[in-house]
Amino acid sequence: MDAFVSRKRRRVEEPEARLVPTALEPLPETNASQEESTDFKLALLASLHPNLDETTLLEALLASDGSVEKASECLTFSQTTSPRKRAANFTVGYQSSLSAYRIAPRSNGHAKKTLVKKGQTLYLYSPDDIEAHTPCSIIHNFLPPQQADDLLLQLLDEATTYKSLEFKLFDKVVLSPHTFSFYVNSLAEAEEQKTEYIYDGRQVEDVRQSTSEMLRACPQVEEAVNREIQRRIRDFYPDGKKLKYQSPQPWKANTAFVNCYDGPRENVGYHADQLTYLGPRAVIGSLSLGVAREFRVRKIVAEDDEYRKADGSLADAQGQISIHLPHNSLLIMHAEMQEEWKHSIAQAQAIDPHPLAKNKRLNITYRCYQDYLAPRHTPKCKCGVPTVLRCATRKKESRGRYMWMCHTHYVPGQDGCGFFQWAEFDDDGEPPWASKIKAHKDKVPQDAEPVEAPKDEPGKKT
Ligand SMILES: O=C(O)CCC(=O)C(=O)O
Ligand SMILES: [Fe+2]
Repeated sequence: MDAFVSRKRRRVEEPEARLVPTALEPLPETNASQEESTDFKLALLASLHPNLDETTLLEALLASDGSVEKASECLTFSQTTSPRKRAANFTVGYQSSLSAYRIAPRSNGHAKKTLVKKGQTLYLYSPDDIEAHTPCSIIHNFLPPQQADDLLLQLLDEATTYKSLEFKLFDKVVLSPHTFSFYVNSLAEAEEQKTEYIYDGRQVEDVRQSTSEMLRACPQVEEAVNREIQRRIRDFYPDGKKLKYQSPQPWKANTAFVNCYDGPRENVGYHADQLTYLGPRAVIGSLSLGVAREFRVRKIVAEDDEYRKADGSLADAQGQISIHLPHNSLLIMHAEMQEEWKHSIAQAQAIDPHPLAKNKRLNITYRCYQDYLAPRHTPKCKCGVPTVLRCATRKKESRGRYMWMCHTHYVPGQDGCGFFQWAEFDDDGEPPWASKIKAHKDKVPQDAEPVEAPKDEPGKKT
C-alpha cells in the first residue's frame, strides 16, 4: 500500500484514480511521469478530503500550482477556519425517479447521452433509471425479509472482528475508512487462499469460511445474477450479444468480500475492483444490508483530445451518479463496470438508523473466481510473485488492453521489480493456458497435482 504516493513513479500504463482501497484490492498503479494528470491529483485530494466536492478540490489544486500537498494543506486550513461549508459531496440527496422528468432511454435500453454534468451528482432510485443510465441493475427486497434479517444478524456478529486495511499515504500509515473481511465457501478454499493467493503483493491472513446464512443466500444470488446478465445482454448490448472477453459460463458466487460501514463517515473511495482472479469483463453481485447508503459511480474519462486541456491535463468531463442502496437490495455490477466506470460509497451527512443494524451497513460483494486465473497459473514477476491483472483505460492507443504487472511495491518496505507484460485473452476472456487446465481437470480427480502454465505463454513481454 505504501507505493501509491511515496515511491518514484515508473513509466507504466494507466493511473487508476483509486485512493482509498477497498477490501483486498490494491492502490492504483500510476501512470508514469511526475506530471500526474489533474484527474489523478483530484482523486488523491478526494481521498484526503472526502467531504469536499470536486469543484472545491479543483480550485485548491489550481491555486496551489498543481501541488497536491499544498492544495491539501490549504483545504485543511480552510476547513478548520472558514465558516463557509461545502456540503455538496456528503449530503444524501433526494430526487424522484428520472421517469418523472420524462427522460426516456433509447429503445435498446441505453440512455442517449450522459445526463450528469461535471461537478454534479444525479440521484437514481428506480431500477429502470439505474439500468438505463449505469452499467448496474438493482433488485429491491431481494431475499425474503426474515432471511435478510438472519443474514444481517450473522454478519453484525462477524463484523465485530473485522479490521481496516493499513496503507501508506504521503509516508504516513493510513487506515481504510471502513472494515472488512474475506470469505470463501469451504475451509479447504480458505486454506488455499491464505497460502497461494496474493493481494497487494502479499498473502492475506484473515480468510474466513462463509457463514451458514451467506451460503444459504448463494444459490439465490447466483440465480438472480445469471438471469440479470442474460437480460442485460439481450436488452442493452449491441445485437444482443455478450461483450468481447465476457465469460459465457454460468456465474458462480464462490468468494465474497464483506464490508462494514459503521456510521455515516465510513466510506470507500472511488475505485474499480481488481480483475486478477475474476478475469476481464467481470460481473459482481453486491448485497446491501442494514443502513441505506449511496453508491456513487462515474464513467472513466478516456484520454481523448476532446477532454484535453491546454496544459495537457485531462478535464473532469463528467459528474457522478448516485444509486440509493436500501436494506436487502441486490446490485449487479455488469460487465461494463470495472473497466469503464469507477464506484465508491460516499460519506453521508445523515443516515436513518436500521432497527437491527443501528448505524451499520453491511455489504457482501459476491464474486466469481476463475480456476484458470489461480495464482499458480498466472505470470510471475521478477520478485517471483504472481502478478496483478489490470486493464488500460485512459490512453487511446492501449485502451481496453489487459496487462500483468508486479504489485509487490504495495508491501511496505518493498520496491517491486516493475514487471509488465500484455495479457492475452480469447473472446470469452480465457487466457491461453485455460484449455489445458480445463482438460486436465476433466481427466484427473480434483485432488491431483495442479498443472503449471508454461512460463512464456501468457503474453508478449514488451
Ligand atoms: O459497499 C459497497 O457497496 C461497495 C464495496 C466495494 O466497492 C468493494 O468491496 O469493492
Ligand atoms: Fe468495489
